Amino acid sequence: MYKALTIAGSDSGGGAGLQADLKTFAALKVYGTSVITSVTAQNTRGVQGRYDIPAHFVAQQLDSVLGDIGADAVKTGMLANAEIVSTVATKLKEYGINRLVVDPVFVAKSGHFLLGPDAWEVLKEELFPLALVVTPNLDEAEALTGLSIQSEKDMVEAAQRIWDWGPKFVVVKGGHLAGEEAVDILFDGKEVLRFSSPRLLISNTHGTGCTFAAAITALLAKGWGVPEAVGRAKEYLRQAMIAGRPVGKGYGCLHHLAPYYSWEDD
Ligand SMILES: Nc1ncnc2c1ncn2[C@@H]1O[C@H](COP(=O)(O)OP(=O)(O)OP(=O)(O)O)[C@@H](O)[C@H]1O
Ligand SMILES: Cc1ncc(COP(=O)(O)O)c(N)n1
Repeated sequence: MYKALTIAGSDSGGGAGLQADLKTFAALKVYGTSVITSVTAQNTRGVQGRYDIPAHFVAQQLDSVLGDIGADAVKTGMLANAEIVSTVATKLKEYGINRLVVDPVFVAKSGHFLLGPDAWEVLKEELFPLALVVTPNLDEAEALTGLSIQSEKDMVEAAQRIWDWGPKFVVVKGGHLAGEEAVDILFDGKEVLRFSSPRLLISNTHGTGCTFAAAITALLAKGWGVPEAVGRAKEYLRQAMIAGRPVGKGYGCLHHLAPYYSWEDD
């Protein structure tokens, strides 16, 4: 059985964070494990509070999972603070993890900081060089590079700059760019690939970023190459968005049990 590990924050509302990741792993038939970095009191309207897990206990969880079960691929999401980023990087290096997807989660859709700016440098310097794929959205790509991103051309430039910090592939997600298509840019140091799907006019979008990166991770765990994993993850997400539900009073949630993904059978 293929195995994937998520290192992320808990979203009590169940739409984003490690809950989204584990639902995605299960839907794609990958055995999921989790290391919790922070517990958020969160719902579809926003983040009401958080309790960060001490870095030494994040390390202990990593030892428990990687020392016994192992992982064919690993994803990081909300890492909460610089000390946790550094601890995670040290442990992933120690266990020789090479299929690593880093989703640089900085701010929740509601505007709440999930990783303070003081930790961004540590993320770039210690975690990006270990990553197979980094998946910033437009805001994160702007914060990382200092560029203002208004077009696909700007997305390509941001991807090239982020690639210089060491990941093998960069996906800049264009979900927040206006237009009839939702376009993502993949850069591997040489080639630029463009992934596009029709923009869905729906508001059940809580956790799209987490789900996209988790689907890439699950597909990498199953042995797909990065461009194939990105294309298939985008299709998985599109179907989960279409099947989404108006849970709660804010941004509704994706639905991971749609009957459409039978093409992903083992
Ligand atoms: N309205 C939409 N219709 C179709 N696909 C979308 C839409 N919005 C985003 N996507 C796709 O969803 C994925 C996540 O993109 P997005 O840029 O929204 O990431 P994010 O900002 O990290 O997620 P979140 O919005 O959950 O914070 C990308 O593949 C993007 O193209
Ligand atoms: C614990 C946790 N991790 C990640 C996100 C980002 O998800 P979104 O950008 O959809 O709010 C979140 N809201 N909560």
